[in-house]
Amino acid sequence: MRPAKDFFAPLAVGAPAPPREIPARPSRAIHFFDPGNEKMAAKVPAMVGTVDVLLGNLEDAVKAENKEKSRQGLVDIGKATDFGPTQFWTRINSLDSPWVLDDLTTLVPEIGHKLDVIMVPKVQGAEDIHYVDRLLAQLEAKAGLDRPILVHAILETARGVANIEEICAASPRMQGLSLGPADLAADRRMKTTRVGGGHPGYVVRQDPVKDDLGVPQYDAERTSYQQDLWHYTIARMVDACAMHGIYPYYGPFGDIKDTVACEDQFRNAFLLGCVGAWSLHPVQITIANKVFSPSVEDVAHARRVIAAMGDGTGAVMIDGKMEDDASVKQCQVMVALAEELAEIDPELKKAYDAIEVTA
Ligand SMILES: CC(=O)SCCNC(=O)CCNC(=O)[C@H](O)C(C)(C)COP(=O)(O)OP(=O)(O)OC[C@H]1O[C@@H](n2cnc3c(N)ncnc32)[C@H](O)[C@@H]1OP(=O)(O)O
Ligand SMILES: CC(=O)C(=O)O
Ligand SMILES: [Mg+2]
Repeated sequence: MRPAKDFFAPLAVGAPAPPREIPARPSRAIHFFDPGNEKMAAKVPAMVGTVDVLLGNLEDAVKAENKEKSRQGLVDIGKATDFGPTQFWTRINSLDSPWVLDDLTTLVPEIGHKLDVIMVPKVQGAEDIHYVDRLLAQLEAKAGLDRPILVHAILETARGVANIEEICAASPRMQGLSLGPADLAADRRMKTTRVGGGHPGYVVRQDPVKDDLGVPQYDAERTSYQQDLWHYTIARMVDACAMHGIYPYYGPFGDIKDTVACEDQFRNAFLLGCVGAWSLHPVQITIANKVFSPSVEDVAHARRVIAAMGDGTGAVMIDGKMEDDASVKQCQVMVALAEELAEIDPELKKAYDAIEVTA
């Protein structure tokens, strides 16, 4: 563990200073594409401005024989594209793979000045972040970069989840965490074969009704409620990220056709504190942009509470509900997010600007 006085020192002579604070840049959808897939890659320039993050994926979902093609495709796209307001991220191969060293030593000199965040898969503990941190500093110094590239860890092993706090605290470059439900399910020996989302077998069932004599009727019809397999992990991520001033994300939702359940899963994550989710297919960008933007009703209510609370202390009654110092803070979170998003999303800005704050 580095002592506090050295925590923000560059890890290589000539490397840019690591950030003191991770900016809250909108990242409702982290859109994955394979830079070696010509059809997908061709769509990327037109997606700039329509999605908050474009991520060139080099890891799983890219065939072993295409790893070099995808890496070169990413370099080409990085060089040729003006990303404007859209962030440009990549997911490198895992640290134990034969490809990751070439990923880093190619990408940083070639397109390091364009890359905002490098996503590191299968992070097990602080030692993985320390390795990437030092190597990035050396490569940034060599390439003469003046801005540090941030690091995002995917939680997809039981050990990674157990070490979540030390991963978040491992480097000032840490930007956030994503849930990796497929690898995590395998590593934990969970018995779901889905990529994220719920499972019809994971339920809580209503108690049996009783007959007039008080005897439970086990065979009578009962309602069952499907539960969220990922609640525990997401909640841990949210707390760890909030504590360290970084950002939690829901990962992928593999059932592309089930846009309804995808929206539900993303909304659960939004309500719990996540700032975004992954999009694997263009249809999921629309879902994430909608879900991770506060609704006009919520923003209207939040502004009303803030206006009524004056200096933010005391208690008031609004529509029959008590509001006080704590609930006004919840409202400030909502309004701050709305303001960040309005800066990059003209449609949202129009909708939020049209809100009239009533007493
Ligand atoms: C567990 C994990 O690690 S998750 C992260 C790794 N996985 C990924 O990154 C997967 C990324 N997504 C994909 O590979 C694809 O979307 C698939 C395989 C899921 C589906 O692909 P397709 O069967 O081609 O989908 P579909 O036919 O609906 O595509 C429609 C169009 O959108 C394009 N498209 C599909 N996905 C994407 C994408 N992620 N980005 C850009 N364009 C895309 C297709 O190329 C196709 O283009 P066309 O109309 O010119 O032919
Ligand atoms: C997101 C990811 O990599 C996984 O679910 O395994
Ligand atoms: Mg994975």
